[in-house]
Amino acid sequence: MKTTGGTDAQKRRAAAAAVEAVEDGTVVGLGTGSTTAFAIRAIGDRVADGLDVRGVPTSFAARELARECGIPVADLDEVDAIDLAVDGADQVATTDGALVKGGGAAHAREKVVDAFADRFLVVADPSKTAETLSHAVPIEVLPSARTTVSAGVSDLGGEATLRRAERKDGPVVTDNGNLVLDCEFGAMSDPESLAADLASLPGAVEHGLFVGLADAVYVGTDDGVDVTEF
Ligand SMILES: O=C(CO)[C@H](O)[C@H](O)COP(=O)(O)O
Repeated sequence: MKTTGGTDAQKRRAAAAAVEAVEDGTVVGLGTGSTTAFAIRAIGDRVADGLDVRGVPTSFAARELARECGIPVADLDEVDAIDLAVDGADQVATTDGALVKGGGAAHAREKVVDAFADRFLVVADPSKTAETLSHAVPIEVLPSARTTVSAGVSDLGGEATLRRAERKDGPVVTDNGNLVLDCEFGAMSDPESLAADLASLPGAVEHGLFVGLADAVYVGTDDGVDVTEF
C-alpha cells in the first residue's frame, strides 16, 4: 500500500532542508518511514556535532533508529511540549497540505505527536504530491472491531481491506496491538468531512487523514527542495 516512487536523493534533500529548522535545546517529534529516516540520520549527525535535542519517536522503528543515531529519546508523556515535528506522508495535497499517512501503520502515534508539535514539517518526494487526495486511507482498528468498522467504511462509500503482513502469516499488528484497514474512497473532494466521519466510527482508533495539521511541506526534487508553507 506504500507509495515509494521517489528516489533516495529526493528524500534525503527534503529531509536535510527540514532538519535545518531544528534548533539547539528543543524537543523534536520523530516521524516514521523511509523519508523521515533520512531526517533522523541528519539530526543524529548534528547531535554528533554538539546539537542538544531530545527526540520523541512515533514508532518502535523511529525509536530504534534515533538511538542508533545517538539522539536522546523521550516518551510523549515525559515532555511538556514538542517544538517541531518532522514526518513523511503517503500523499500530500498541494492545495492545502492535507495528508494521507499510515503507510508504516504508525499514524495513530504520528498524529498525536505531529498535532502536539508547535510546528509540523512534512518531508516528501514529488511522487507523493497530488491536487486531490486519492490514496487509500489507513484506519487503525481494535481487532474485535475489524468487521464493524469495515461496514461503517462501506456505508461511507469506501472499501476496506485488512492489511496483511509481508513476512508473517496474518495481518499487520500495529505498535499498539491493533489492526489496520486500508480504505479506498477514490478522489476525496472533502477530506475534512471524511476525516470527521471516520473518527466517529466506534472501534476506529485513528485514521490516516491529517487535515489542517501540516505547517510546511518540503518536497525534495532532482535539483533542490520546494518548500510550501500553510
Ligand atoms: O505515515 C507514515 C508511516 O505511518 C510514513 O510517513 C509514510 O508512510 C511515508 O513513508 P515513506 O517516507 O517511507 O514513503
